[in-house]
Amino acid sequence: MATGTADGQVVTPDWMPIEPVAIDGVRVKEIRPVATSTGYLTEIFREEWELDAEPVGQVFQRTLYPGAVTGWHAHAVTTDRLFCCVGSVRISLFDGRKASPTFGAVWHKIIGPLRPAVIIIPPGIWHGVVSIGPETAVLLNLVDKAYAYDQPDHWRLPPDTDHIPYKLV
Ligand SMILES: Cc1cn([C@H]2C[C@H](O)[C@@H](COP(=O)(O)OP(=O)(O)O[C@H]3O[C@@H](C)C(=O)[C@@H](O)[C@H]3O)O2)c(=O)[nH]c1=O
Repeated sequence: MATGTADGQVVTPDWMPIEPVAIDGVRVKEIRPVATSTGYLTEIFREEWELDAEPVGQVFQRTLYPGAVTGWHAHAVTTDRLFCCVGSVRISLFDGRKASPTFGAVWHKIIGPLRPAVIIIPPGIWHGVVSIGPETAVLLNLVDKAYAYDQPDHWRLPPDTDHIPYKLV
């Protein structure tokens, strides 16, 4: 073709992404649901997966209406572990850690029941979530440290901030 850009390979023959996770310390566990005659069972987290060395201190759900955006978020000491139970969400990450070998990197992954995965987001990595499906998304966060009501470990930037080279909106 004289014009346009040719597609390169993006998935392996067993449908795994070619590109490695672009941000140091971020882990992704792709999970395969088990079909039964009455529905599906999808594991969400196992300590033995050794995705990180932290405990699970709390689990909460965050629902996002279709098209809703939450972010940018960052935590100083808390590890987030995100899993989408319902709907479809695009998780966007930005490595804001100046000492990181991937400082400045942006990376995205779409997850949900059709592509179950748990994404481990270490402290210092900015993250945002967009609900891209036609239904309200349900996102679980299995954090290693429980939310401190009196002094949340939570920093924010607007979804369209110029401090991050990707805009969530
Ligand atoms: C995290 C948390 C929040 N809250 C309250 C605080 C606030 O009034 C309301 C909404 O919480 P947030 O403002 O933190 O929600 P949100 O801004 O959507 O952030 C949450 O979304 C996901 C995607 C993340 O990455 C986390 O950082 C998590 O904090 O719920 C609790 O009562 N318990 C909790 O454990």
